[in-house]
Amino acid sequence: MATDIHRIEALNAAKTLVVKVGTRVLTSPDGGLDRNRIAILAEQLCKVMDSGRTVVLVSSGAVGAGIGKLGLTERPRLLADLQAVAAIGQTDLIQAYEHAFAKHGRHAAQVLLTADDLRNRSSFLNLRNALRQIAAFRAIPIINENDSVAVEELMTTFGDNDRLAASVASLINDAMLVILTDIDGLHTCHPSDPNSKRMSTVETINHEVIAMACDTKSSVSKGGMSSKLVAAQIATSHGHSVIIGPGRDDRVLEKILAGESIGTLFQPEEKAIRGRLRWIDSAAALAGELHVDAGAARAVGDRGKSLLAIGIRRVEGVFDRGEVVAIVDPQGNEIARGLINYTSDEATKIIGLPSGQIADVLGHCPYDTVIHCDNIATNSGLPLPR
Ligand SMILES: Nc1ncnc2c1ncn2[C@@H]1O[C@H](COP(=O)(O)OP(=O)(O)O)[C@@H](O)[C@H]1O
Ligand SMILES: N[C@@H](CCC(=O)OP(=O)(O)O)C(=O)O
Repeated sequence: MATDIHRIEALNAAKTLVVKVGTRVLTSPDGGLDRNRIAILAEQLCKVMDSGRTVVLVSSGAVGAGIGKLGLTERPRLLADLQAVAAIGQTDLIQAYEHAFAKHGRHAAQVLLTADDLRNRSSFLNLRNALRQIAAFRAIPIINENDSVAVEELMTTFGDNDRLAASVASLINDAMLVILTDIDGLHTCHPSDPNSKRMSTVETINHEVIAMACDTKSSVSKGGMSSKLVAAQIATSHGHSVIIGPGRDDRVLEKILAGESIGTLFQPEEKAIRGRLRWIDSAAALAGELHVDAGAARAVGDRGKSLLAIGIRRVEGVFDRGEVVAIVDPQGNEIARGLINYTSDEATKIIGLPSGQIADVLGHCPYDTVIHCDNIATNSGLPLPR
């Protein structure tokens, strides 16, 4: 058994495993839930908990289970149909988990979330408390999108469970994100290409790595490899290690715990975003945009400085003080997000002004900075698709 020092280090740092499992793992090719797979997965997750770690499971499969239960031949296209199918399938999904965990003396705890629940800072924190308490009761939170209300998630490419799992990981310090799918990891090109090879470790998610994902539309799952890379990008920028691994390997989590070279390990970024900035970076609702000049973009993006009014060229959106806005460079790239000290009206009036002149225009100057550097999450890697 070949073990890998990076993996051992990553595991030693991980007190919680956030495990995401995709539709392709949980459903059988002829449609419907693969209950045997769920039983094996539950046993594996219990082994992780027996190792002293906390587990949070993000499970897809509601739509897949509903398709099987209703005997449909493909994923419905109409939104209301999808919502109904997800609601019908989710009951089977959670029953299957409850049944499987009960054999190990544990309970499944159903947590259905929308992106809005994570955008709102107080519900984000409530969720963290609920997850802690579920663990204290020795139960396993099983998170899925609340598909019957989360219109956006069912419709869009990136509002999917891979990304949801990364946002959930950002609630937790010392977490590792494990994304289980139907393939043994990230390949250098589409796995059907005979020249493709599994990547064992990815140090940095750059353009070359992003280009390895070649997704085709699927009738059951939604994210594809691209969305797994986006999730990995979010989680590694928040200081978490990520493994994309084979969900149909019966011992996958045991092998990961043993530090075996299974799947693809993505190493955490050295200059990771921590604490509240993680929420600002990937979960918070975006209220507007500040377009800045090249000097301000360099100061904020490269040197970690505060944003001053003098570097702002244009304000977009209507926002209040304390909301989250994007900082956009002259090429139109979002370079950072931050909590703004001024309303959109005030920010528009002070565009291009030195801080010393703000009081002349607004009648007062509550802050020298438009966004203080402590409240800025810079996009250290590639711009994320939002
Ligand atoms: N470079 C790549 N390496 C591995 N898999 C890839 C790559 N590009 C595309 N894929 C596809 O991504 C799929 C896994 O994503 P997805 O269908 O969303 O699964 P899940 O239901 O587990 O979320 C694989 O089955 C594979 O066909
Ligand atoms: N909420 C949906 C999940 C859709 C989704 O993200 O699927 P996948 O790409 O298989 O992880 C469901 O339960 O079917």
